[in-house]
Amino acid sequence: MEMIWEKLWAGLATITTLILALPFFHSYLPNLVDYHILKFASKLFRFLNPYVEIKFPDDHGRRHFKSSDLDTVINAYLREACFTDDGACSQDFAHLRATPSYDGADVDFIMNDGEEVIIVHEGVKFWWSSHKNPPKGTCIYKYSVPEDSRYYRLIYHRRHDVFARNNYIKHVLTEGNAILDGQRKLKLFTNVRSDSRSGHCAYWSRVPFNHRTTFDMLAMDKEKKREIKQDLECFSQGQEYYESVGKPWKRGYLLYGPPGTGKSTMIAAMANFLKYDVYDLELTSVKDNTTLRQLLIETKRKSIVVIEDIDCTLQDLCIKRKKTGSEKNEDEEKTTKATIDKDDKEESKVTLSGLLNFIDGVWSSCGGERILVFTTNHKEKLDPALLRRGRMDMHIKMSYCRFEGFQMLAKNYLGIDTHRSFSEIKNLLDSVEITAADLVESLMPKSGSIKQLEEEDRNREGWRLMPKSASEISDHFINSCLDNLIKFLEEKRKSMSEKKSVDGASGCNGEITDGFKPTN
Ligand SMILES: Nc1ncnc2c1ncn2[C@@H]1O[C@H](COP(=O)(O)OP(=O)(O)OP(=O)(O)O)[C@@H](O)[C@H]1O
Ligand SMILES: [Mg+2]
Repeated sequence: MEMIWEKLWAGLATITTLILALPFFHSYLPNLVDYHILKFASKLFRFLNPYVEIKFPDDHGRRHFKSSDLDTVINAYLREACFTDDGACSQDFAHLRATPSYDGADVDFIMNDGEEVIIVHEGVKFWWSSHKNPPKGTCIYKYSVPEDSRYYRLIYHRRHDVFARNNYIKHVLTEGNAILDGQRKLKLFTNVRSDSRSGHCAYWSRVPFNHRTTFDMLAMDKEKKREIKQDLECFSQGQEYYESVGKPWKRGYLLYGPPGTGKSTMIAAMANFLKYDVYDLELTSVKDNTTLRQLLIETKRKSIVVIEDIDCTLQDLCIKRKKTGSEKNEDEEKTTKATIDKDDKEESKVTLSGLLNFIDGVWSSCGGERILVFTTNHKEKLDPALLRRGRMDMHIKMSYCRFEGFQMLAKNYLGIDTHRSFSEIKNLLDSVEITAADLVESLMPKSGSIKQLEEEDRNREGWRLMPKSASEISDHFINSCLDNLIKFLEEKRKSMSEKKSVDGASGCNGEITDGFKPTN
């Protein structure tokens, strides 16, 4: 209220002065009226109105440049400043407006159009108000503004101008972003192809990201895991460093290794560790390089952009060479899927140079704080240009599971740290190549294994067909499960020695090479 009166008086004083002075100047000095008087009047108005006004427009109307949701950030800041945790309002609003919460799962309340709040920060008063743009027709905009678009208006006294610009506005953005990060529920985005017939542009469709895998659940060498986590942590804290050296704030990881060794699982662990959204980019559905760029621009900060099975997506990404017989068999499933996809749809015209631009062209720097992950079963097939330093900064080899990996899986799936069968399993794992995916299959309760044990276990108190967690699994089931696993591993060893194709397997998995060192 106080603010409105101050402004009203200032406005009235200006108008009165102008009304009194104008006829005088008009009669005696007509040539000056057009220019100098108006210039003087505007200076006078500024003198009499000592307040500065800044508008923060609503970004939702802009289709393609969504990287800075300024209004969302301000919204979060004002909500925190004006509303308590239980939704009570600390300011005397007559009208509130309901908006979808950041994750879309709830409703947030914010002041309605025309309402005003006063926030005192470090002793300085700031007036915030929310406004709706006038409907089309009453105002001419250079660019079209959607009819329901809004803006926030900030007013403060001119004498605090330097403080407001250098300090307060930064504070609002930092606070708002921190609030949004705290509320963040992860999302999984996938690209929907453009349709030239219906005129739809390519876009990202999103669902909640519910993959619960963490690094603790991931079966791989502990030291390698620690290195990867540290690398991710360094990256996420590196904003100032990246800015200071003039590099875009992004990092590329290549995950490679046989099917079922945990490449996709590792991506989920990375997302949960950093609390980043995942953008799963299906390259075969991207029409051309322009669409690829458009999709990149629409990704937000704090995200992991994933291209799975990169060797099976676009032809010119791979070094052209003859495939060996075994490679042909291994790839059969994935290649068939890619071919079916292609038959179904218009073929993608994305090229290697388009993809390289996507990774480190000028557009790649927009938004910042972005991780790019490629997965492949055959690293050696990829064009070296894709793998070079600065594009794929860290190469992580996922390979067959060793005893250390098995122990992590046993803890996660059976809730045990040790067991009398462990030494036998350790010996077997030293001589067979088995993926974590195979081990997981053997450790999970399945209808067959449950049936075997049903009779004995059914009498146990609190027995359920499917346990709620690993800690509920009975000793009986654990023993039987590990016995079956031993049999499975023995058979595997026998068939491997028959084929005489035991290659030297390396470590549990997770051999890291950081792009500079020679890789195998
Ligand atoms: N290292 C691992 N740690 C824990 N679980 C794993 C690991 N690797 C695989 N799994 C289990 O196996 C399943 C399949 O693994 P995942 O999809 O990550 O393999 P992938 O390497 O991506 O295979 P592909 O090359 O076929 O895409 C996962 O759902 C997970 O349960
Ligand atoms: Mg995978």
